Amino acid sequence: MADSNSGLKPLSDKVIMVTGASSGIGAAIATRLAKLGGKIALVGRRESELMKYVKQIKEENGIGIAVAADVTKRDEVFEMVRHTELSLGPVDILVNSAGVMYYTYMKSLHYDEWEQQIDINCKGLTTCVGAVLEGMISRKQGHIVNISSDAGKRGFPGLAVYSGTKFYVEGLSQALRHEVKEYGLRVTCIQPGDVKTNLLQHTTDLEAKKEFDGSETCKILEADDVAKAVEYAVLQPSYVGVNEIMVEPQRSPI
Ligand SMILES: NC(=O)C1=CN([C@@H]2O[C@H](COP(=O)(O)OP(=O)(O)OC[C@H]3O[C@@H](n4cnc5c(N)ncnc54)[C@H](OP(=O)(O)O)[C@@H]3O)[C@@H](O)[C@H]2O)C=CC1
Ligand SMILES: N[C@@H](C=O)C(=O)O
Repeated sequence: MADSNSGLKPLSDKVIMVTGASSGIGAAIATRLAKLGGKIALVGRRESELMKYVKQIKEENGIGIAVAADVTKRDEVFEMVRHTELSLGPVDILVNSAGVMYYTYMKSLHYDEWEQQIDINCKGLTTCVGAVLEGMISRKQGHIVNISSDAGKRGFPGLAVYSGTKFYVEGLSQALRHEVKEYGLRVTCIQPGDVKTNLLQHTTDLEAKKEFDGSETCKILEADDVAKAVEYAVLQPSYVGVNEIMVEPQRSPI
């Protein structure tokens, strides 16, 4: 980390890859960490959306590139890391924010939506971790930040498969943390409650959404509230592991 007297920003020696950066929480994390000097690779499938945030970062004199990739495709994930490392340097921090959520009753049997959540939230995240792990271990430094959910700590009715995917993220992160501690790597899980983003837009089981979605009953979080938690985790000195941060609307704790 740059010291406060050097004039450098605190993340100016860091290359940071943020998946899910074309929208919501990922976009807020990318723009916040860019202001702290991080060189950001913004990843998502919609390049035009990524470019809006790259433009914003550049207008604020930051460094950002758009890397179009689908995290469910292993070849695209490897290429996204290769391209980032050629353009910006080795990845120091990976933030896994790409994800989808569908409210649905299990009895509605929305197999395609179940599979998409598992493919993106579990398999996609795992592939992204795999793609940077070898490099981080060989350099003996790195930080993986997984955007989990409070649904990774408690099963939410109407979100059974989604909750399952986030319990997976928690389990993987906990085990990985032990495996990589001897190499100096850190693994953080951020567990947000409801945040104002596009996440809810994809739900098709409107009966389940009506019954279980409580996001209109109180003031929910802004994406930047979650980005601030990520900032806290990545700015700690290397001997400090911020393993979990749960950040929820004050009126709806789990
Ligand atoms: N909003 C909330 O209340 C909460 C959200 N979370 C978690 O935060 C994360 C971000 O969600 P949020 O910002 O709210 O939702 P958004 O819908 O705003 O953002 C989702 C992001 O994921 C990306 N994405 C989806 N599928 C893929 C894919 N196959 N490959 C690459 N990128 C993909 C999208 O990009 P593109 O479409 O361009 O590919 C988009 O950038 C998720 O993991 C979610 O589970 C956790 C707790 C609460
Ligand atoms: N707050 C969570 C579930 O309701 C989430 O959106 O991940």
